Amino acid sequence: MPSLQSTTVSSDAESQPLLIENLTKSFAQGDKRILALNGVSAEVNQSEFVAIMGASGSGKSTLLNLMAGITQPDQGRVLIDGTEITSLRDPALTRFRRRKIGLVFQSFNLIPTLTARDNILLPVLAGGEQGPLSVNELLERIGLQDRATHRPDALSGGEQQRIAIARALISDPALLLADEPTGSLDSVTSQTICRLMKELRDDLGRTVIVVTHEPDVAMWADRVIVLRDGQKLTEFETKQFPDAQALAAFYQETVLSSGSGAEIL
Ligand SMILES: Nc1ncnc2c1ncn2[C@@H]1O[C@H](COP(=O)(O)OP(=O)(O)OP(=O)(O)O)[C@@H](O)[C@H]1O
Repeated sequence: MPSLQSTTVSSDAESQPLLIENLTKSFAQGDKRILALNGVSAEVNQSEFVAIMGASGSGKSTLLNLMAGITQPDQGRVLIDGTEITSLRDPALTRFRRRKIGLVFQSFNLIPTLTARDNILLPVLAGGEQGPLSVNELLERIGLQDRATHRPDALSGGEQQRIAIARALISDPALLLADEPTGSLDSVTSQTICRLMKELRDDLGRTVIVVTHEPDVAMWADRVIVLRDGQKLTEFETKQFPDAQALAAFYQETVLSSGSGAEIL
C-alpha cells in the first residue's frame, strides 16, 4: 500500500476498485466547524461487499459522498480503479463518476413520469455510455422483466429500489455505492435487496459498498468498517458470526467498549 504522502499510484492501487487515504472533512455549522471525518483510510478489493456501520452522525454518509466524488475532502485522497478522483475537476469528474460509480439511495430517486425501463436507461439517455448488460438483461437480473413498462407509482418500494439498482448498473460501474438502500423498506423486502446486491457480487463480480444501521443488512457483506465520531474505530469480517444477532451483539459491545460518547443504535 502506498504511503499517505505518496503521489504515485502503485500497481496494487490500480487493481483496486477503491483506496481511500487519510480523508478529512469538516462542515460549517453556525459559527462552529464540525469535523465529520477525521483521517479515515481504507481499501476495498475487487468483488468485495463491504458495509459501513456507525452511530448516527459518525460520518458514514460523508464518507460515501467522498467515495462517490459528490463532495471534496479537506485532506486526503480517493482512488477508484487507480484514478485519483480527488484531483479531478468538472467536467472530467462528472464523466468519471458516470462511468465508474453506481449510486443508490434510500429514497430510490426514480423519475415518476418514466417507465421502469426508461428509468434504468436514464444515465444513458443523459449521455452516459451503456455497459455490456442490456436493459432487458438487467430487468431479468433484478426479476422485474414483466414490469418494464410500469411507472414507479405502480411498483412497490422494493421493486422501485431494484429498478434504482439496475439504473446504477447500466453504465457498468467499477463500484456500486449504496446509502441506506433498505432504510425505507420492510425487513423481508430489505433482505431481498441485500440478496440482489450479494448476487451482483457473486455472479457479476461487482464491488459493493453499503452504508447501513442494520446488522441484518451488514451480515450480507464480507467485511464491516465501523466509524465512530468521524474515525475508523475498527473493521471485521462477518463470516465469524453465525447470524445477524451475533454480529449486532459484537458491534454494540465494540462501540460501547471504545469509550464514552458513542451513540448506540
Ligand atoms: N452538509 C453538511 N453541513 C453541515 N454539517 C454536516 C453536513 N453533512 C454532514 N454534516 C455533519 O457531519 C456529521 C456526520 O454526518 P453524516 O451524515 O456523515 O453522519 P451519518 O453517520 O451518515 O449519520 P446518519 O446515520 O444519521 O445518516 C454530523 O455531525 C452532521 O451533522
